[in-house]
Amino acid sequence: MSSLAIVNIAPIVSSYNDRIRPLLDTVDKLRNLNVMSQGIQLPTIVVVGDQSSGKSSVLESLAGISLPRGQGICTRVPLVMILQRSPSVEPEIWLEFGDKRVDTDEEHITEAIRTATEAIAGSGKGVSDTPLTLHVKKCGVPDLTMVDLPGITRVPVNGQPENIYEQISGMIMKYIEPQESIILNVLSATVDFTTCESIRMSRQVDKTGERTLAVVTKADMAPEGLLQKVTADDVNIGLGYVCVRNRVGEETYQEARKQEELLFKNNPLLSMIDKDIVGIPVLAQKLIQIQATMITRCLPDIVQKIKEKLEHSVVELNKLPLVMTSTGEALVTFVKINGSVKESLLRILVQGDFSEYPDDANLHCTARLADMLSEFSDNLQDQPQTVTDFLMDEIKVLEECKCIGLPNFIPRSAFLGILSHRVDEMHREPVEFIEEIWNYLEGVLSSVLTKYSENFPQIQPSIKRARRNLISKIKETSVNRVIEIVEMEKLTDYTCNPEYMTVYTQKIASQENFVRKKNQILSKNHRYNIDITIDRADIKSFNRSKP
Ligand SMILES: Nc1nc2c(ncn2[C@@H]2O[C@H](COP(=O)(O)OP(=O)(O)OP(=O)(O)O)[C@@H](O)[C@H]2O)c(=O)[nH]1
Repeated sequence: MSSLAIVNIAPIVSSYNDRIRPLLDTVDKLRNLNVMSQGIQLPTIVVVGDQSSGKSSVLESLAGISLPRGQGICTRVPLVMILQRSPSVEPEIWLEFGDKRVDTDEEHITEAIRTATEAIAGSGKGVSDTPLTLHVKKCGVPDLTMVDLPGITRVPVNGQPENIYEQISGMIMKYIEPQESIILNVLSATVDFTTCESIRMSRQVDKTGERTLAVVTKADMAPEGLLQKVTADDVNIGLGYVCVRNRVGEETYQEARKQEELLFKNNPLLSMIDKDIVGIPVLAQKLIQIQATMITRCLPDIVQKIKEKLEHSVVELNKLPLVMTSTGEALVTFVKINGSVKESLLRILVQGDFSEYPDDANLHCTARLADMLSEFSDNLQDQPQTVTDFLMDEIKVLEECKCIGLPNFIPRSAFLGILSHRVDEMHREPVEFIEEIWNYLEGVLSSVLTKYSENFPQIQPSIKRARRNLISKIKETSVNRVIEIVEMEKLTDYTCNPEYMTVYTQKIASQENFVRKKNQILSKNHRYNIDITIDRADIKSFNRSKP
């Protein structure tokens, strides 16, 4: 009985096929749309194995078609094989790569794959990660989608690049890394499994082996110890083993399946292996079940991810500008941008409403301007850094300004000297501060303008120019005004020093009281002790000067 016949009659398989086919079609459509490049991983059975381990032979056994086989590298590009059960007796087979479709038939399929591989990866022995898709619509094939990858080889052969191992292992990793991939690890019965490079790689991405299924080929070539190998499970294969015998030489598929059946029935060593883990029909059934489970598990997540991507794309699309066909439309759009920018600036610069830019602290303008002002004020109050000896400069000025005058009253020229020296020292600071404020405001204006005009690249250069001109004009006026104020300060003996202002206010407040008391003394012509908060020396000198 052929494998395909078994697939046909097994009720579980047909029911799976009926239910899983529409889902599989959906997944294949998504694969064709290349959603994987958008970061959406699809459940995929990935066939990996060391070179010549029998990967293509397993696939051709499953599909009942010929694939390029042989010693040395045959598979040089990822071959996405989409098997689809069809009621028609006439099989439909075609290849797709890039935007090309090549129809073929069972007889010419090997040649068609070779030609397509050469078109993708060149005629040498190099590899390419551009996939080639093979569709097989045929009566009796299991509904499966699998990816066959080039076999891992450590040593480059003639005509292969030196980094062939890195190229192939990179390609394999890309396919087996996603959690949605099922790793079909093809192992030859003739080798020690622990030395297989494909086992080493699949264990890197699937440590517990929960998504790895092993297919042991060439059971006919090395029956000794195979039972022990698959039962000992030294290499941690979570989904289990299936031992098979593929087509040898020019056998037909029917002959190959018959030989496989006889082999596992009659060979004294192989007949001891559990029937549930031998033969291509068992493998087909297992793969269909695993694929169904995987699709059921992954689909809700895939749908969710696609929805999110779609929503994001719709938002992006809505942001795109409408096509403007007249000057009127362009003008309306421009006025709209202007209005939005104005409102946004009003909110962040005047009203302190930052709801539009919650995460951009630089655009919380009222707060940032307050910070800048208080920092400026602190800097102004700071002692100039040039001062080394406390009050020494002031004493020097006083020495130089000695003249006939009221004792304990600082000569006016000394006061002006000290004051103007201090004003000279800091007169650049307000100017620098106002420049800093305008630089900040220019940055804010630029961010807001860019936000509202980002979809209109054609007007951005003009907006930028207008912004620069406007800011530099206002900045110039503003700086000139500050310079003017500072110059006025330098011309007069006015000061806002808070200490000076406090003492001055106290003295002026007590002046009236002093005058009143003095008048009382003069009118009564006798002495009183007066309690006023002016210097005792002042009163003495007043008494002495009294007629
Ligand atoms: N006797 C026997 N030979 C097999 C079996 N499976 C595969 N072979 C032979 O092993 C050789 C390599 O098989 P392929 O299927 O080309 O191996 P592959 O892993 O696809 O090769 P690359 O993709 O080139 O790495 C071929 O000559 C096959 O005929 C098997 O079960 N029994």
